[in-house]
Amino acid sequence: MTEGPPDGVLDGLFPRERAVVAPGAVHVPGWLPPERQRELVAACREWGRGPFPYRHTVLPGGGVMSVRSLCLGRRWEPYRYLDEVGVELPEWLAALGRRAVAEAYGDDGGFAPDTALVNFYDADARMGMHQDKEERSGAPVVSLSLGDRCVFRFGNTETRGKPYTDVELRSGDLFVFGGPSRFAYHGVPKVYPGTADPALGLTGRLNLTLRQTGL
Ligand SMILES: O=C(O)CCC(=O)C(=O)O
Ligand SMILES: [Fe+2]
Repeated sequence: MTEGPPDGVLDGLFPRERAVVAPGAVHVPGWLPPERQRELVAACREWGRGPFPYRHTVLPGGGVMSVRSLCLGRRWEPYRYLDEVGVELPEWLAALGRRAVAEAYGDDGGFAPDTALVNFYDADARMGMHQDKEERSGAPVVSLSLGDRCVFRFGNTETRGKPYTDVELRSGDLFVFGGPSRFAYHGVPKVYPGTADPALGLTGRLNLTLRQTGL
């Protein structure tokens, strides 16, 4: 780490650059305009009021995830997809996913997501290094972030450990991982509480991942 001014002092002075973090893994900072972010936050709230609220997932070993999640489209539980839809994945969200893939790769490749996982992180929530590997399709994963900033750790396809790259994801950022990076380990080791723009009206961090299950 190089020495620098305290966090936040240089915010907005330098544009954050689009980056290919690994082959097939593309970070597009600030992809969602503020108005679109507010609409997505409102939708995430609405889904949480429905019959399938945000819940801490209980893992098969008995552990409880610190993140609270809900599914749209085909339901997921650790570690499989059920042959069941709780809340429909709205067509506008699938369309946003296609535009996201086109933004990342220049072509949407016929991306047809049939499930989305929405994760809510409070100040203490984390997500350990894991692969998204219950899907039976090589289609990419589209990740959209809202609210607080976080460290998104993007690793390799072999191990949970190094080599990995830490990327700061902020509200409105798009991250797509597919191709040779589709089954890379990734996780969220840290959220920076209170870093969301107050105008967004969200305390904490939301992340949506759109996936094509191939099931
Ligand atoms: O919150 C994030 O940025 C990542 C979420 C994730 O990896 C997942 O839902 O599988
Ligand atoms: Fe994941």
